[in-house]
Parts: sequence; C-alpha cells; structure tokens
Amino acid sequence: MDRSQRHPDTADRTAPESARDHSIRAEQAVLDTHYARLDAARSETRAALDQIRARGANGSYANLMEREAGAEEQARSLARLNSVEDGLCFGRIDPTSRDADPLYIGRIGLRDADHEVLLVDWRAPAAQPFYAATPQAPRGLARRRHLHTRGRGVTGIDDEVFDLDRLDATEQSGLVGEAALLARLREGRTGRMQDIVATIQGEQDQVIRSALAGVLVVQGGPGTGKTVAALHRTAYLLYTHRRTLERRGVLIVGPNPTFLRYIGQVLPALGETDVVFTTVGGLYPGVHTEHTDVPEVAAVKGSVRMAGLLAAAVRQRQHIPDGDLHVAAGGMELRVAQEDYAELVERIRDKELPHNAARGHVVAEVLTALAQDQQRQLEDTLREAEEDAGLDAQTGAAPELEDPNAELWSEEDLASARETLWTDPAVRSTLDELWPALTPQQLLTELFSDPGRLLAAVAESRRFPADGVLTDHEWPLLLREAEASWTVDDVPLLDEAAELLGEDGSQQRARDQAEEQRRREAERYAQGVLEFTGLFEAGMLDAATLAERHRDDGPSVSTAERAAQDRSWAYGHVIVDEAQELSAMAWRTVMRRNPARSLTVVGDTAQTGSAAGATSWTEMLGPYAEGRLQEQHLLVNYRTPVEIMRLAADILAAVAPEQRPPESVRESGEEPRAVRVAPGDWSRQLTKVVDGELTAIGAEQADTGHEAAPSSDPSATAAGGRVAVLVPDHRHTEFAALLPRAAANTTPEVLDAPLAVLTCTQAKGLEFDAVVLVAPDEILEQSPRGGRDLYVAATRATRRLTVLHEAPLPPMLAALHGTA
Ligand SMILES: Nc1ncnc2c1ncn2[C@@H]1O[C@H](COP(=O)(O)OP(=O)(O)OP(=O)(O)O)[C@@H](O)[C@H]1O
Repeated sequence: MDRSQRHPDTADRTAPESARDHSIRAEQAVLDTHYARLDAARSETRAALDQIRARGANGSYANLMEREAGAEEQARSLARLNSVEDGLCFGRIDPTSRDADPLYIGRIGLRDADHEVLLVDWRAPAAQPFYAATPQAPRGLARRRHLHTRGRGVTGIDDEVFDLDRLDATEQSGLVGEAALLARLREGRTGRMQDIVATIQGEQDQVIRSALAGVLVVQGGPGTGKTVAALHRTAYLLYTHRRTLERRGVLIVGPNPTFLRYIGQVLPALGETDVVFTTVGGLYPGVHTEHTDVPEVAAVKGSVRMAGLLAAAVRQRQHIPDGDLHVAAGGMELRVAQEDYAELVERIRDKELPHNAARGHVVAEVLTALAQDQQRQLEDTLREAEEDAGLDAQTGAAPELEDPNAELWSEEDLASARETLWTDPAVRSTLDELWPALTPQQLLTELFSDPGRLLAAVAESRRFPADGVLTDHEWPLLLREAEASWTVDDVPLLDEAAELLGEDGSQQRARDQAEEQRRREAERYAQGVLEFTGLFEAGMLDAATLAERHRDDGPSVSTAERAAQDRSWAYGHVIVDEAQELSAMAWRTVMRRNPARSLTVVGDTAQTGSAAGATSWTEMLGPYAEGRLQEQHLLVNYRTPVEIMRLAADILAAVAPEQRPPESVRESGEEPRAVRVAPGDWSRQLTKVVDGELTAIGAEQADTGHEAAPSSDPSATAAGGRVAVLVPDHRHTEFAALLPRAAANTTPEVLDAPLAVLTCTQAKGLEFDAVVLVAPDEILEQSPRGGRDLYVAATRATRRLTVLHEAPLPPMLAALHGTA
C-alpha cells in the first residue's frame, strides 16, 4: 500500500502548473532570507573569532583564559553553521489560527536582526507538530508542507492539508503532494545512513522526544527506522539536556564496527558529535575484539549464571588451608592457627569488599598475627633465658617475674616487625598463595585454562546456587588454551571480574599514564599560548601553571575520550542498537556504565541471531528497570518493499510466529525470485546474477539522474547504489573468492563498495539496493537461530531480492517465484 493513500488530505500532483510555480517562487523568496541570515550569522561569527584572535598578544592571564574560551565557543558555532548548508530549511507548518504566522522548520534555529524567529530548530518544542500532526490529530495545524531543495534552490513542495478552509483559493488550487517520504525512500542507497530530519514520522517522533530518564525499549521489525530514530533521539537529547549530557557523554553500543561506521556520519550531520561509539567487544578498556565464540560457548558465557561462577572463582582464590599456617621467616618458624586465619577471613569477607581491596586487609591482619607470634616466641625465649639465669644464680628456685602477661614489645616494635616481615619473600609468597592480587585477565585465563580450577569453582558455585549454576554439560565448554585471544563473549566476563576484584593497581597505573600524557599535551599547548601571547617572556606565567589552571571539565571531545578509557565512567545516556544480540552478561556491563538508568534500547527480538541474545525484553531488562521500562513499537517498514516483505513474513511466521511483520510503505513492482544453481555451477550463476543486478542498478540510477561514468565493468556503474551477496557463515571465504572484485571484509570499504560479500551477522542493521541471498538452506541450518539469520538477510534489500539455491528451497521460502 502506498502511504500517500493513507492521507486522504494529501493533494495530487495534478495541480495547475502556474499555482505550483507560484508556491515554489514564494517559498524560494523565504528560503533566500534564511540563507541570507545564515550567511550573515557566519560572517558575524567569523568576524568575532578573528577579533578574538587579533587581540592575542596582550592582556592579563584572566583575559587570556576568557579569550581562549570565547574562541573555542565561536569556532564551535561556526562549525555548526557550516554543517547545515544542505537542507537548511525543509518544512513549514501553518497553524489553524489565522492570526498566527506559519513557522519554518530547519536543521538549526535562526532569528533575524530584530530577534524575530525565522527558522525553528527541528528539536525545539515548537517544531513538534510538524512531526506529530495527523489527519486525526492535527495538533492545531491547517497544513504541513515539505520543502524539497537542492543547494539553495527550492525544487518542489509536498503538502498535507488538515484544514482546507484555512487556505485561500490560490493556495487551495496550488496544493501539491507527492509524499516527501516516498520520494526520499526511492533514492538509492549510498552505504552510509542519512539523516531523516525532514521526514520523521509520528511514531518515530514519539521515540525521539521521549523523556531522558528510564529505560525506553523500541521494538520494531526490520526497516522500521529504529536505528535512525535512536540517532535522532541522541541529537534531540543533546539539544534538550545539553549541560548534563555534555559533562557525562552519550554512549552508543552497536553490533559491529561496520555498522558503527554506517551510522557514524548521521550525528555530525545533525550537528552533534559528543558521543562515544563502541561495540560490546570494546566495552572493557584495554581490550578490543570482534571475534565471537561458537554459539554453544557464547550461550554459556552470556548466561547470567556466569556471574555466580565468577564470584565462586574469586572465592576459590581466597585460600583457607586445611591446617595451621606456617612460615619460615627471620630464622623462626612462625604460625597462625587455622581457626584464627579462618575467622579473620570471614570477618574480612563480611565487609563485602572487592577481592583486591580485601587483600590489603588480609595482608595487614596476617602480618600482625605473624608479628605477634614472632613476639610471643621471642618473649618465651627471653623468659626461658631469664628463668635459666635465675636458677643458676640463686638458690635453684624460679625467680618471681614482674608480670607474666606484660608486653615486652611496644606498638612501634610490632609495626617495624610487620614491615620487616612484609619484605621477606617467604611471607610474601605465602600471602600471594592465600589471597593473590589478581587482574581480571589473570582470573579468567587461569580459570578457563585449568580444568581442576574450573571444576573447583563450579563446585564452589553450587554452594550458593541463587542465580542458577552451570550444568556438567556446560562448564567444560569454557575450557580453552591460556594463550587464546579474548572474544566478544569474554568482554562482559572481564568486566564482571573487574567488578569482583576491584582495582589491582594496573587500572590506576593506566589512568595515571593517560593523565600524564594529557598533562604533557596541555603543557605543550600552554607553552605555545604563552609564547604567542608574550606572557612567557614577560615571566608572568609558566606553561605548567597555565596548563594546570586550564584544566576544567573541558570540551566534550575530552569527555568522550575520558569516558572511553574509564571502566567506571557513568554516562549520561546510553543507546544500544541491535540490542536483541546482547547477552544477560553484556547487559550487566552496559548497566554499570549507566547507573542512573537512562537508556534507549532499540532492537527486534525476531532478528536475534546470537545464542545468548534476548527473546523477551521484559525478561532481559525488567530486573534493571524497576518499573521504569517503557516499550514502544514501530510498525511501518521504510526499507523493504511490499513484495519482499511478503516473503519475509513467511519466514517470520516460521521462526517467530508470535511476532507481527511490519507493514511496508511502498511497492517496488518486482517480486523476489529464486534461481536454481546446478551442482558445480555456482561461479557462473552467481557472476551472472550479480552482473545483472549491477547493470540494473546502474540503469536505474541513470534514470533518476544519478548517472555513473560508463565502464565495461558492471560493478563500476553502480556507484552510489549497492549490491550485497549474503552467504552462510562457513562459506564466506569460498563465495568471496568467486567474486574477487567484491569487498568482503568488515573494513569501511564494504560500505563504499558497489558490491559486497557478507555473512548475515555482518549485514545486520545495513541495507542495500539489491540482495543476492545464497544457499538459504545452509543459513537456516548454520545455528539454532539460523531462521532468524534468514529473516535478517531477506529484509536488507530496498529494491530487489534474488535467492540462489542448489538444494531444494526450505518450505518457508515456498512462495518464491523461480527462474531457470
Ligand atoms: N521517516 C523516515 N524518513 C525517511 N527514511 C526513513 C524514515 N524512517 C526510516 N527511514 C529509512 O528506512 C531505512 C531503515 O531504517 P533503519 O535502518 O533505522 O531501520 P531499523 O529498524 O534499524 O532496521 P533493522 O532492524 O533492519 O536494522 C533507512 O534507510 C532509513 O533512513
């Protein structure tokens, strides 16, 4: 169904040419004033910046600081003004009240010289009716108008009229309308996501403008604009809560680096850059990985029961020997009674400190116990000596000691004995055995590479089975070589371990190093400023002092930098995209980064590919939201045409019958098709189909004015439009080799290449003009969630889907029309 048909008020394009031209001319005149104002604002800002710089060489320290801050602010403003050149104004709303003027909506707000509003920022409350008005609830609007522009010229307008009476006769006859949305959706894909400020739909607007606090879950089928809405929400929140979010930063977690690059350009386009982008594999500072475990291992590592296992593994490292503690030190055999040691361990455990912090207490108490034993032994020796001396010298009777309980050692003696003992290697190694200082990496490596240790931790975890324990079938799956590299599924475990262990000194050292590096850079910069301003020669200030004084909360870029390095950083807001893929353990990590629980979670539980991912939001997130979980549903698919979505709906019915497929917004006129490949004929058939797609896209672009340079290589003609070959995981290398000109890895070139060979996981969140889906039966079989992978693959195309198969098609694809 064409969406324009759902707006009965949307006028047809059959309006008289002259009236349409008249409207365009009128809007052009308004747009000219917007650009004139933008140019003026740029000139003013540039002049202000030049003036600040020109004042550089003189003045007091305070003036200098003020000038620096002023220059930075002006430079930011200028960058913002420069970033809105394209599509500065894209909408207009006419209120029903005849007394009120129309409002123009744009990428930024502008006022004229008299401070009258010329243009309203799309994120401002006054702009909301532009996005939220519907024929049923027009929000006080008589008309919503979309302006199409190229450069600084108005090329077209689309109107939706909510109150015809409000428009005069000329305006009524000049109504024009082809839904701006459909025009936008017909454009070819570029490999980078683009902003949708001009065509945000009502249900998306609700997501974008939801309150900052609480956990907002946005569930929606493929192509419903979850990602793009989440990004616009980020821009909206940064605009509305700038102070909070600039200081604490916004974290965006995505499924893979390609996806992050795919969406990465949208925020700068919206004028917002103060954001940290990462994947789950990058959430733990110092480790960055994109390798994943096989599904059955990932399922175990992602289970919340791992938290209990790791807690048990840490307890296992807090050793309580079977007998008394004996240490040979300082020529003596020192002893701590087993029950005394066990009692002190229980006392320290009761404090519920992280392991490494508790170690400090254990060390202190054991040293005291050893020193006291040393004292006791020395005193006994002394007494014996004195007794012997007394017996010898007098009558043979024992002498009367002054007080048998008297302490011969002072507090200082005890302290110095403890210090000496601490330097004794035997004492140290005993303490390291009893209660070692551990890094998260060490804990995990030693646990997973030692079956005996792992089994002991499993046994220990079964003593406290509160959150469930691993079965005898599951725990052996964790075993691996000590040298094995970290996987994405290990990252939340490292974070959990870090939480249990606390600081071991290495984190502090890393932070100190980073701080030292920053200090040196600030000093170098300050030195430049001083030489430039002459203050250095005047001897008024040295670079270190200036750098130190200049250290405040700093610009948000450094907020992002600081946040990314600091495991304990509390972000102001966190956005998780393709959130269905995160395991329970990954959520524990994400929640630690956002103790205030201000999160936007977007995903589709029907697309979950990961074995440890979510099948229910309430189950996965309920425990963290404490009644503040709000779920919104997006139901309209803006990517996949009706014809392809019909087929995808069959897959969905087979793999997640409880889910409703989204409703597609447009038809392409082309049914998806199946091509049967004869055994051994993959290379020829694949090349033929791919070449056909590339040629077709090249021709379509030529038709729509996006003409590419002629070339004998069909892949060169598709610049701007893209084809993806989606293959089973285990055959990726094989199919990539059959198409050597295709990009086939997860570097940025995949996004820019006209042709790419990807697995379903790599294609998650991305979209292409045409998709060639290879060996669907094998995709289905590749994991317990293979059916969901197939659903993801089938919903990536904006125009055409071709399925290539050698084996018979799975029943869920029975509706496909085949070709020889
Ligand atoms: N209001 C809109 N105006 C124009 N284009 C839109 C709109 N909403 C979504 N789109 C486009 O639809 C496509 C799909 O959007 P997006 O990738 O955000 O969907 P998604 O729900 O995250 O999909 P998936 O679950 O498959 O990853 C994108 O090209 C996006 O730009």
